[in-house]
This record gives sequence, C-alpha cells and structure tokens, in this order.
Amino acid sequence: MQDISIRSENHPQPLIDFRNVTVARDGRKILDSVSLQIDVGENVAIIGPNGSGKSSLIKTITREYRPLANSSGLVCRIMGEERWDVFDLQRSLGIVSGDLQQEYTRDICGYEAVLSGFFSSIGVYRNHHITYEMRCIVKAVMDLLEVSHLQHKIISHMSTGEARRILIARALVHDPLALVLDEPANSLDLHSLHRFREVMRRIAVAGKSIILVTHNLQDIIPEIERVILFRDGRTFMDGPKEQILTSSNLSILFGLPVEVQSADGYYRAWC
Ligand SMILES: Nc1ncnc2c1ncn2[C@@H]1O[C@H](COP(=O)(O)OP(=O)(O)OP(=O)(O)O)[C@@H](O)[C@H]1O
Repeated sequence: MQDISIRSENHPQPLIDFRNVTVARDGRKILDSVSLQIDVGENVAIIGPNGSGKSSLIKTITREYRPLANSSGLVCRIMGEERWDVFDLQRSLGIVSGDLQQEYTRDICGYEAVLSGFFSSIGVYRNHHITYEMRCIVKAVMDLLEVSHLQHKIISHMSTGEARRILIARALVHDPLALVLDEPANSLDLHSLHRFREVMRRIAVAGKSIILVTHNLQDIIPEIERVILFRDGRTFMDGPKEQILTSSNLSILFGLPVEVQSADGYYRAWC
C-alpha cells in the first residue's frame, strides 16, 4: 500500500470547542445547547437514532449550519477560531457525506472530483492552479483507495458505492488535519469496507482526528476510543468506548433491547 503524506503539527487549541451550541430550523431546536470538546488527534464516533441531530452537528462543525447567536455562554470554535472562511475550513477538514455526494450533479469525472479536493470545490475551474505534485498525490490516493479505474468515469454514472469511494479519496488529497465522516461507509461493498477501515486506521495512527458518524458499530475502528451517544439534539452520553458501548446504554438510546458484543477491538450490535 502506498503512503499518503501526513502532517504532524502541534495544535494547542482543541479541534472542536462547542459550548451551548443551539441550532434551529423551522422554529425547532435541532441542536439543543450542545457542549463538546474534541482535541486534535482524538478520534470520536457519534451514534444515535435517525433524526437525533448527528448530521446537524457535523454541519455545524463544517459551518453549513450556524448556531443561534443569542444563546448565553455560546462558544463555537474550530481550532481556536470562531470565524472561518468556509473554504479555508473545508481545506483543513476532509469531509465525506451523502449531501456532498449529491452536489456532484454536473458531468465531473472521478479524477477531477478527487483533484477538486485541493480547492474544496465541486470540480476544477480555470482559475485553479494545478501542480505536478497535486497530480502525483491524486494518483497515489486513487491507487490507495483502488479507484484508479474510475478516473474517467462520470460521477453521476457511478454506483453509489463507487462515488462514495471517490469522495473519500477527495477528502484525503489535501492532507487534512481531521476527517469528518458522516456515514461514509454507506453503500460500500465488503471489500471496499475492509479497505476503507484500513485507510481510516492508518490515518488515525498518523495522528489525524477522525470524527465519524455511523449507524454501524463495526465502522468504529480500534483507534476510535471515544464514543458520543446523541439523542434529541443533545449529547446523551460521552466517554471511553468500552464504557459507552454497552447493551444497556444502546438499549436506552434506541428504546429497544440491543445486544452489544466486542472482539478484537471491534464492536457489533443486534436487536
Ligand atoms: N435544513 C433543515 N431544515 C429543517 N429541518 C432540518 C434541517 N436539517 C435537519 N433538520 C431536522 O433536524 C433533525 C435532525 O436531523 P439530522 O439530519 O441532523 O439527524 P441525524 O441524526 O443525522 O439522522 P439520520 O440518522 O437519519 O441521518 C431532523 O428532525 C431533521 O428533519
């Protein structure tokens, strides 16, 4: 497997510092006074029922959603900064989500989609300065994720799983400080899942943060040590994985009997 370059920098500020973050849509609180700190290099999984606010939390991290400004004690900092240019922020984070996939509506091939990760854009434009080094990185990352055969294929002609793998490659090219993954493994076949988890593990070992939203406990690689259970737009539980991922906690979270088992650093649940 080819190596992807990983920056190692010292970041005294937390990656995420949210205090009393409330987000409303249609007159309803979809995040309700969320307080959360995630340090650079920390790996976190967020689990919760449908509609509990996980994606809204991710969109607040990526600044697609803004918190209500009048909340008392509001802090909404990413890497120590309250104010971010959305493009600069997206350059510091590698983002993979179903919403992002839906933005690729015009005819963009796999190669261009991955290359566009350097510019946090949907596709590459005339004003983008593309270097030889960028092309080498795109090739290395596409090889790593085994998507080189998709380089000429138009995204809208790809299967959902193929397009998802292209987006994961796009998220990696610009060597982000953290990967923000909202159900990234949806639609991946077993081989791609295995490959993707391997890549996540390498990224985590290299000191990047991973913030992963998932419905599948098996996506929680051993390097993810902290789990947040989310319910009704709030943090319901937050702590070390082995304390949080228990049958009793998940049964309360989902409101039905859930069995959790762990083996070799991985967890699985059924009901
Ligand atoms: N832009 C929006 N306008 C109106 N309501 C919204 C908007 N974004 C989110 N919501 C509502 O906020 C709630 C939380 O949605 P969110 O997508 O964050 O949940 P989720 O936990 O990610 O769910 P899932 O597991 O189904 O992906 C839902 O009731 C959703 O309808």
